Amino acid sequence: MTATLTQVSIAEALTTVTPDGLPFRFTAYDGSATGPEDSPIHMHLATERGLSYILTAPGDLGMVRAYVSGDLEIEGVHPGDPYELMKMMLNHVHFERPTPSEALRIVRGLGWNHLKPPPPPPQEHLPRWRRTFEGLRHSRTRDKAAIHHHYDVSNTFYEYILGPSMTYTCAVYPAADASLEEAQYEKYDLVARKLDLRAGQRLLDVGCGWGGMVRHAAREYGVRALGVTLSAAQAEWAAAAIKRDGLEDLAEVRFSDYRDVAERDFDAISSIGLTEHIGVRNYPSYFGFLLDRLRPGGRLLNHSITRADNRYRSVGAFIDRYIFPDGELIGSGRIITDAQDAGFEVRHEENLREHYALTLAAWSRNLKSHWDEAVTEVGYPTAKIWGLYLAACRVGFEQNTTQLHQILAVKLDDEANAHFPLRPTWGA
Ligand SMILES: C[S@@+](CC[C@H](N)C(=O)[O-])C[C@H]1O[C@@H](n2cnc3c(N)ncnc32)[C@H](O)[C@@H]1O
Repeated sequence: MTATLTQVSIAEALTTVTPDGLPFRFTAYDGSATGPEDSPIHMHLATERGLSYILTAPGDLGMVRAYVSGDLEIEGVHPGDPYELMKMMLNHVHFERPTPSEALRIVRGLGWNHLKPPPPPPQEHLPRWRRTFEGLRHSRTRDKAAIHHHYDVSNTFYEYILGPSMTYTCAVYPAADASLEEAQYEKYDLVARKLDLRAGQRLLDVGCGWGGMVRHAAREYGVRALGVTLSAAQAEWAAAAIKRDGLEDLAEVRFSDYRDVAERDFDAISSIGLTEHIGVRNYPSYFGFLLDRLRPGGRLLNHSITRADNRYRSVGAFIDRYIFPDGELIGSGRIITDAQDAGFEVRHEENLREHYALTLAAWSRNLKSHWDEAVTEVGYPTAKIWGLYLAACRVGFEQNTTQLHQILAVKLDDEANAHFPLRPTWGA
């Protein structure tokens, strides 16, 4: 027997993924403990199954599985807003799965004979959602099922988190202490001003969610607006909201894939939070399609989450398996390049990264304040997943892992005229 096979405690084994030591208290079912005793945050690994999740799943997925299944218990942070813990975790825990030989060393050290991955919790979408060629290709059927998974959860649950605007994208804060509603209004209005919307024009909003942009354009600008979403629940909610607001003559939300929009000659197109869903390899056909739907001189505003660099990576195992199946992110450089290569003239872009951190903080506050109703609506494990997801995304924007870019582009007319002012005046 070598020294590596000496019996170790779980707390000792944990040092593999936390070489700098833990900034919070950790205890395990074998009685071992590590981290500061006086920490307000306490994580307890209650079962052997939880440890198996952590040792066998890639990246952050093992911890998430253990947390969702209840094998990893957390005290000292609210499950609806575990931001403080996520910040510590992302700064101190190395989310790489131990190599097979390291895992074997740990397992033997723990005195186990074998290491078998336990079945994932039922909230996870494996193996159905295993990344396959079809997932990368983003076929219509596959995309519809992925969107159904994420968006048809429950409109009521989304209402708790998103608030009355039912807007599920980055808001634009006129001031850091503005309300979420004010900031979502400002976001829609900024998009409208960048697109230079005017009464009587026609707007296409691809990936329209619950119809926020469509209703804003119709109500505030007298624009005839068509929105398309792949979520039936969203389309239903949006239709009721349009009726309630008396906007039926101007606004329409259709349950449809954007690729099935047959109308042409739109004056403007907004795409707010769709690019993340369509797959990087589909950007050329996506921008080609949008260019084809605009009239000469028409504008496109593309608003999307991006990475800080342009190297392709998936959204990460946790988000892919529990939140956005098949989501893909890349840098703004790649988005601009593909828009240009499709024939758009890109006129302006801005990074609203800090605004998304503020937006996510507001959503987390909303989830926390509606916690009991949210748990009743979707169940404790799903509510916990959402708490984790919102807090982790907030840290991602704060630390510049992710950004939010608005890109404004024009379809030139035959004389290469962009119909664009010498200096735009939509406000900072
Ligand atoms: C993050 S949400 C944003 C919704 C809305 N724009 C907002 O700001 O609240 C993404 C939207 O894209 C839609 N979507 C994703 N893929 C789509 C597709 N292929 N065709 C049409 N809509 C799609 C989803 O149904 C959802 O409405």
